[in-house]
Amino acid sequence: MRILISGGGTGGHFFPAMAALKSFQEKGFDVYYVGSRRGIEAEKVAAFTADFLLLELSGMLGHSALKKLQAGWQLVFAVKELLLLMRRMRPDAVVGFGGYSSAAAIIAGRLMGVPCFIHEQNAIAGLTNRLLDRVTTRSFSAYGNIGEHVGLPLRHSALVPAPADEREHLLILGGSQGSLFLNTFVGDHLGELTDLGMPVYHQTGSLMHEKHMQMLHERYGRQLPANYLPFAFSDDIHHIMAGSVAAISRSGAGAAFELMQLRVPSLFIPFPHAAHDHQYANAKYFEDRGCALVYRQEEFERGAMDKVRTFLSCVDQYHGNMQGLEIDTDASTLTERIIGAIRMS
Ligand SMILES: CC(=O)N[C@H]1[C@@H](OP(=O)(O)OP(=O)(O)OC[C@H]2O[C@@H](n3ccc(=O)[nH]c3=O)[C@H](O)[C@@H]2O)O[C@H](CO)[C@@H](O)[C@@H]1O
Repeated sequence: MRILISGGGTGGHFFPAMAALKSFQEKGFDVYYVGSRRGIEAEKVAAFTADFLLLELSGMLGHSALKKLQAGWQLVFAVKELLLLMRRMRPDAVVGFGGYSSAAAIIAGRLMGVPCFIHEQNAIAGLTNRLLDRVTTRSFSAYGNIGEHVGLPLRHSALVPAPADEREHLLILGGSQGSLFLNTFVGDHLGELTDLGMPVYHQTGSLMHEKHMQMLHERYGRQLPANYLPFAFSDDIHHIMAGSVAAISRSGAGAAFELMQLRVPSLFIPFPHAAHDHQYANAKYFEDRGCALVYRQEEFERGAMDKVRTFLSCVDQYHGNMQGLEIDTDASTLTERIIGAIRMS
């Protein structure tokens, strides 16, 4: 059987797509990936598969009318290109994980009469997936808010937590693109953070890293504290997560599920402009289960370091609650349901 997988733009869509791609391959399927030339996939996809196509696609949300028009044209051309591709490869299913490329693949799949599936990663679905949900064979979601509840497919490296005595640092994580808010927080409190008594790993984001380092050197001089370990983006992030006593993080679905799966007590500060405030809902789900703490940005800013210290004094309690946390992060849950649905169609 042949599966066409699409989804990307940010890591939050791309990495679950790669976890599913791997799972289908392990079950003996041929998998072809379609993404955008502008997304994270342009740099990362070759490490996962040689069978891929990157199209000229961009986002519509939050852009000027002209950019929206351009994105609309790109979508029409992408659908045309995908129809030609699908005529050649004759896929048995199309699976979309969100992001610009996903809608084009699902539209082309429907026009070809191929069974189509989507996976929604967030606790509140975006408009595109709510519309696509009406035309897919079946829909799936990480939090159970649309379609069938299957959890979030994670890469193998995110599946096994480290023992408590191998955890030694604090992680500050901005998400695949980094977070200016968290970078500013680190800039304002570098001394207090590095005085907490453990190394501080800080993921700044590839586009912001240089500027962040320049800002720190201007404020604190050339010599930064030796236990401050900033990095732009790491392909080995799960290793860094697994060694964390605790994390202060944005709550993109990927980061939230990975930190919870790796049993890292987390203080989440949702990105306030995420569509329909989905990052808040993503984080709240885990706060309600006693495994995380959530602060809105403006709330966190009032006495931020006191909040961090109080949170760190409770990590054992969060860690204890996490032992009973049940989340599905095995990509097979999703891929087996899709295979079952293809066989029935
Ligand atoms: C700003 C924004 O709207 N972000 C959205 C984007 O996710 P965004 O990509 O921002 O964030 P996520 O936390 O969902 O995913 C980040 C992914 O990048 C990986 N990573 C990160 C840093 C690093 O150094 N190395 C690395 O590999 C993480 O392991 C994770 O798998 O899509 C998600 C899924 O729809 C949404 O929940 C987020 O709200």
